Amino acid sequence: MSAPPDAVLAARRRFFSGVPVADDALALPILRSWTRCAERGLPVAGRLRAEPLTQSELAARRERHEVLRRRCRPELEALHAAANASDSIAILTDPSGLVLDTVGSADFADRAAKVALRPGVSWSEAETGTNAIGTALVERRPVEVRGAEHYAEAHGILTCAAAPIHDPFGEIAGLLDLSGPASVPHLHALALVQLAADQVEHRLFEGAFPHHTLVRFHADPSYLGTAREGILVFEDYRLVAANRPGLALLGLGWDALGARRFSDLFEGALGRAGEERRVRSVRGDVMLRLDRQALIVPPPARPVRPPARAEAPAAPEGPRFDPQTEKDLGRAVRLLDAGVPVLIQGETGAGKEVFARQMHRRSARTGRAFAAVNCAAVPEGLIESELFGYEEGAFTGARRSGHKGLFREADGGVLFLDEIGDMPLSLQSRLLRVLQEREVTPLGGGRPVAVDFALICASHRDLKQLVEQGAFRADLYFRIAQYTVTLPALRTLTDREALVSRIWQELAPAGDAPLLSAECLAVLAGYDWPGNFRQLVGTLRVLQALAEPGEALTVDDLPADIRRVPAPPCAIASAPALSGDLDAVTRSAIEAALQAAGGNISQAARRLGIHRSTLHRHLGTHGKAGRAG
Ligand SMILES: Nc1ncnc2c1ncn2[C@@H]1O[C@H](COP(=O)(O)OP(=O)(O)OP(=O)(O)O)[C@@H](O)[C@H]1O
Repeated sequence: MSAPPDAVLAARRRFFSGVPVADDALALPILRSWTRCAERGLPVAGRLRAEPLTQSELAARRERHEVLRRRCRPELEALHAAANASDSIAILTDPSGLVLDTVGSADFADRAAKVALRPGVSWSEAETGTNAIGTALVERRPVEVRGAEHYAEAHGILTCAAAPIHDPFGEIAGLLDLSGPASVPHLHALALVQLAADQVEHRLFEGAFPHHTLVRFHADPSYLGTAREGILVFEDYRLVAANRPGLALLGLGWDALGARRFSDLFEGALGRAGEERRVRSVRGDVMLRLDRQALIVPPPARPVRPPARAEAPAAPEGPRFDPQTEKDLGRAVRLLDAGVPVLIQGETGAGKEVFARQMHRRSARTGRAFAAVNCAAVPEGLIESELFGYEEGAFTGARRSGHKGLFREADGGVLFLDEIGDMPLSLQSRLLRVLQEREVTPLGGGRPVAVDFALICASHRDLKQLVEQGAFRADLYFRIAQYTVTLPALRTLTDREALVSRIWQELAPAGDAPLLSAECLAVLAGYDWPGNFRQLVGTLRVLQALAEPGEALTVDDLPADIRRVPAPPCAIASAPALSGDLDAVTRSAIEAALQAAGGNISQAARRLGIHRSTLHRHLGTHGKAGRAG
């Protein structure tokens, strides 16, 4: 609630003369904001505004947030009518508070421009002092700032109400604001922008999670299908995205993403897609509708473990990367946002698709489609129709209604072409044309359709080498490989023990991971994992499923090929260079294995992947003694 104008003026006088202001003299977000501005030393009188962007900078910024702008268009139009009626303007800003678009009363727009409330100017609190846009972004919630509540005197002519727009992962994607003259009462401005932000947030889920399970729910069934319904998105039963009503209805915060599972929130199984039914949630009964079911791991038919782990083991909680890959990811996202195609190279199972999905999630195109095709998995004759789509009855066997094709499905979002090295040469030239012209002509005729997507390609094959061999078009290579990220093989990562332990914990429900003996962990970390993350995660899942309650897993529980690891990393690391004396290498490896096994001959032999008697023989040769075990 805002304080009456006189009370604000009195609070202002006290604040700026250094006298403490009582908490109830002013709305708390305003008082907090004034304090932040004063601490930053912002001037109260005179010019307090950010330098506007140039026209071309503004055009680039608008392009970067084109998806958001498109998603907000209907709400801006609706606010336009409200703004016209109250001599105001409706504003869309980017997540930093930079004004992207304004609509509404031309008369007020002229006056607002005098205080630089116009496209291309930042209204962040740090630059412009207390104002609805900047303060709502700092407070991460809707805020109204009237007249003298603005920090800068010059902004006292304004009354503004702003509501941030949260993306499905809890990040702020932008902000809507209604601003008008302070002299006119704007009774419902805050409610209007809040409603508009709710609508945009609801729309951000449209087509955004084609490979996930989407649950819609509300205690009152009449809210299903509206912006007030709760939406939760699950990946392998783990909650990965949500809208604010969904979290609020269950008493959760954004930190629930990645941490909660379906079974933590609702009783019973998921049910069938399209079905509406009453279920018990952690906050009472709700009507639940499963929109789409896309589980990667089907639940087992009967519990194979005690009830707490009856569901299928989850995929690791949100992918984490080694520091270098994390840096590469940040750079790749910035380039993708700038319209530069990114190529991901790496061995099979190194996490190329996981990396690509994370790029999409962190990019400005989050909330829009992520259309993926594996060029190696789709039969050669079908890739073309998969990508380009076709008109009704284009060829025998074509769906009657036609097929949109992935290029068009990716419109506004990201197109991920996995194993692009396997794309037939004939199609490579058609792909190149689409990338150059940004339009697609469906098979069987039809008019070209403009498409807008960001491109990520991946391959485990060395594309540069394929170009040299003539198996991949050089011009396409240079087009798609403007920035290349090479993901490291698992065996090259340092601190693999920590990595294995982390994934081990993440695969089990909270705090319920079976015990893994130190020796077992060392062998797992020392193995060279030719199948990289995919093989590691698969192996750990199997081990967890087979673990006996209360018993620690030992090396004997490991699959034979992994158990036969020649030597743990410490032994290899401490061994002399291989170019050195072979006897010295052997001696060093044996010493390291014995040390790691606490002198136990059997264990040391197992670490070295040799039989006990062989180790005894070597010990005889190299004159070392160990403890029999
Ligand atoms: N950073 C990571 N942390 C934990 N697990 C990961 C990570 N990256 C990948 N994985 C796991 O490995 C599996 C394989 O990953 P992904 O499909 O992305 O590999 P890829 O390189 O695209 O493989 P391919 O070359 O065979 O297509 C994933 O399902 C996931 O379980």
